Formats: sequence, C-alpha cells, structure tokens
Amino acid sequence: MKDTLFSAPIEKLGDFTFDESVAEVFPDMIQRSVPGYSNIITAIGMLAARFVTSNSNVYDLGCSRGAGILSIRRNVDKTGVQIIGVDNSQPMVERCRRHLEAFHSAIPVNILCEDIRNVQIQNASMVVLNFTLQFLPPDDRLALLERIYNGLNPNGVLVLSEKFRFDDSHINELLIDLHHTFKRANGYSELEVSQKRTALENVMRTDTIEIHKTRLAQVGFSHTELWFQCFNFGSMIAIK
Ligand SMILES: Nc1ncnc2c1ncn2[C@@H]1O[C@H](C[S@+](CC[C@H]([NH3+])C(=O)[O-])CC(=O)[O-])[C@@H](O)[C@H]1O
Ligand SMILES: O=C(O)C(=O)Cc1ccccc1
Repeated sequence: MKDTLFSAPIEKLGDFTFDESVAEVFPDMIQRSVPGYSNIITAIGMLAARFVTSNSNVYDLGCSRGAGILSIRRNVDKTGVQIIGVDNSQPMVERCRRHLEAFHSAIPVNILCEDIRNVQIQNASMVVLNFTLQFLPPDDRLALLERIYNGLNPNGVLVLSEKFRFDDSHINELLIDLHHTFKRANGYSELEVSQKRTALENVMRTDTIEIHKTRLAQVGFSHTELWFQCFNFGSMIAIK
C-alpha cells in the first residue's frame, strides 16, 4: 500500500501517531522516508548472526510490522533462541503477527502489544531499537537504556538507529534539507514533506550523536560506535 497520508491539505494537523492508517502503509512509508533503512535491516541480520548466542533472548523494541525480526530470524543458526518483539500500536502488532506467520521458521517469536518501558529484558544477547527511542519522551530514555544494559548478557549488543540533530546549525539545516531532497526523489510532494514534518514536531525529539554516545557510556556500555550514517539518520552499536 502506497503512503498518501499527507498528500492532501489537512486543516487541523494533529500529532503523528502509529494508528491503523499509518500501520497499513508503513513499509512504503519507512522505505521512502528513512535513508539507509534497507541497509540497516540487512545489517541487523548480519549482527544477529554474529552476536546471538544459544539459549538467549533477542528483543526488537518498537518492532512495527516485523522487518527487523524477519532479518534476525533468517540469520540466526543457534538453538534455544527466543525472539521477543514489542510494539504498543495494536494495528502494527496485528500486521506484524500476520506477516511473521507467513514465513516458516524454527525460531519462536513472541509479539507483545506493550509499552517498551514496561517490558522485562532478561538473558538478552541482542536488543534492537530501530528508530524507536526517538519517540520516547527524552526523560524516559536513560531508564530504558539502563534496563536494556542490565538485561544484556556479557558481550551482548544493542543496535540503536535514530534520526539525529546536529549542534552545528549550518550542518543541521543542510542534512535536514538533504533528507527532504531524498523524500522528494522518492515521490513525496513539498506538501507531504512539510505536513509530515509538522505532525512529527511534538512526538519525535531527536538527540545528537554525542548525547547518544554519552548516555550509552553512562549506563555502562564499554564499546559504542556509529556504524552507519546517511544524512541525519544513522545507526549505532553498543556492546556490553
Ligand atoms: N513507548 C512505546 N512502546 C512500544 N512501542 C512504541 C513506543 N513508542 C513508539 N513505539 C513504536 O515504535 C515504532 C517506531 S517505527 C520502528 C520501525 C521498526 N523498528 C522497523 O525496523 O521497521 C519508526 C518510525 O516510524 O520512524 C512504531 O511502530 C511505534 O508504534
Ligand atoms: O518521514 C520522516 O520525516 C521521518 O523522519 C521518518 C519517519 C518514518 C516513518 C514514521 C515516522 C517518521
């Protein structure tokens, strides 16, 4: 399904939410909106092949329709692995469960319709936050990362993908503009780009790469790095 949600003028533009209409078009929306998205999904599979250990749990927090889970499941060859996907949008969770059932796998997957702030994380070899932390209130981010750190086994990995902001306003504006050029090249109109930007203003609070790195170190991660960046989007790894 093609994303045309912001194509007509909207008189009272509310805050962006992950409702039924967004869930319906989500794969098209994220693919056309996030530079590097497919590369990151592929790399999550590669990281899973490397980091997931036997008899451990893998968490995809904010799993949407399960693209990350599928990539993980295709690449894990260990036994006794359980994948737990969490999303608090019921329309996403329904589609995620349906999508995963369409593929056969020996690895059990449990999709929870829950707030990621309330989910227990334990015996984890890998935790994925693929463009999810940016939707949590900034004051809740440290506590979530602490719980992730505590639930990870030694040498466990966190994959943290985010939209970033930059302290240098010249660079910040340039990268935002390049992102808009990317969206225009993917068929979104000026109106779609600007209405979506407004809808996201209150719900997506971006941090700088430095803030992310400092916070990851603060919760205890000994190794952190940005492994991918395209314009103002990127992905980091943190290893316990
Ligand atoms: N507090 C919360 N608790 C649970 N879920 C939440 C919360 N806040 C937001 N979400 C969920 O986090 C997801 C963010 S999308 C992730 C893409 C996916 N990882 C992908 O790789 O395709 C990113 C984007 O749309 O830019 C949505 O499905 C929300 O319902
Ligand atoms: O579309 C945008 O401008 C974004 O920042 C990415 C995005 C993708 C999907 C849902 C919300 C935000």
